[in-house]
Amino acid sequence: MTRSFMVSGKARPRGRFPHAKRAGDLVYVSGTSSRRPDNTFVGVEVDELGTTALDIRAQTAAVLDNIGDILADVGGSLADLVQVTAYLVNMNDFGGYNEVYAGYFDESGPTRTTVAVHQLPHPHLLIEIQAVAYLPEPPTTKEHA
Ligand SMILES: N/C(=C\C=C\C(=O)O)C(=O)O
Repeated sequence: MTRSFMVSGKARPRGRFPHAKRAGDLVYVSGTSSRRPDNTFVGVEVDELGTTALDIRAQTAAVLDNIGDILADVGGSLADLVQVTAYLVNMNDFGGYNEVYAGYFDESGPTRTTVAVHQLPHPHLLIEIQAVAYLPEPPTTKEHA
């Protein structure tokens, strides 16, 4: 049996898909960005001239925090992650991303794959992460006759 999760208080998915989906003991988290519930982004500053400053460190932290919030709604946390795929638009951001990532996980954390992609769903996004958590379902209690 599967179960989909739409998490209140988080940015709404920009399409018809859930924040997360449980399939047995695994919980799959949809690709997540640094987007806030009001559709602004952490790690993005635009001045009055339109000059845009994008911060990979701030975006990475916000993405991981957003995934942590989604997992909390399903009854888990970042500590339950077993696999992470990170999508960067520029591998020059790898250092900053990797540095922040190391503040969240060490070698006992999830397996990880990092790739560069041509674009993400908004031009201000530098990073999006998709993840899988191992969260065993609590045993169902059976009533005895
Ligand atoms: N996961 C997708 C987009 C996520 C965007 C966001 O969190 O801001 C998708 O379109 O598949």
